[in-house]
Amino acid sequence: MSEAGFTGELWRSIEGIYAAILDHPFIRGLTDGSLPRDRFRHYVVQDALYLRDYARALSLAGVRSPDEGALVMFDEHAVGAIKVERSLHESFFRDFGITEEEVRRTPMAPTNLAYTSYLLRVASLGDYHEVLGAVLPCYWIYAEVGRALLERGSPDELYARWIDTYGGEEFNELVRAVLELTDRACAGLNPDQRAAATEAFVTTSRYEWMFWNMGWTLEGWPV
Ligand SMILES: Cc1ncc(C[n+]2csc(CCO)c2C)c(N)n1
Repeated sequence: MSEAGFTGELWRSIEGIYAAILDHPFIRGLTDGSLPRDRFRHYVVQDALYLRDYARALSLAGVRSPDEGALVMFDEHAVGAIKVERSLHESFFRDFGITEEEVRRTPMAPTNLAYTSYLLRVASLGDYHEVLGAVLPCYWIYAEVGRALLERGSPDELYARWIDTYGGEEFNELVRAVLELTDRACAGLNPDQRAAATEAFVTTSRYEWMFWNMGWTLEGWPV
């Protein structure tokens, strides 16, 4: 999506991770219809929990941003994460018979807790460019995966609906805005700062792979 600028450099640093995501049985199962429903259900419940913390991380990114444009954008996206994802989940929740009570009672799986704890730590204590690096894979990987899945299509109506949400042009525009902001904000960074932002970006990209793997393995707490 973006080859020049700092974000182009960031994407090149996760090419291997992105290839592993597209090749993951959870992702492959969405398009060939072989993904067992209980694994998707596990993912959807965990994602509802994830989004509540991710929205908070975006709000923190807004608070930490040096200009009003970024503040407005991240706050809008925080609200959007709650609203859009709620309605998306509401439709899947109905199909699966998941109640709000069940979501509240379900503990975050280890990977989900690690991912959201890391996001909130960086958003609270990291430098602004690290915050940008940490929140970006959530947008960007989903847009790229959504586009790739849209090309593959799905014989399963439920999975096709999920794919449409992230493969659509509306979501793409959101991602483009964040990429442009990141390129502008990171243009003057020194090598150490670039390395720190890249490390945060690679870390949450790994967590994105792990999140799908959590769904695939029905990951829970071993004791
Ligand atoms: C684990 C996980 N990672 C990314 C997304 C996608 N996503 C959630 S909120 C948001 C930005 C604002 O709407 C995006 C792109 C997800 N659902 N779950």
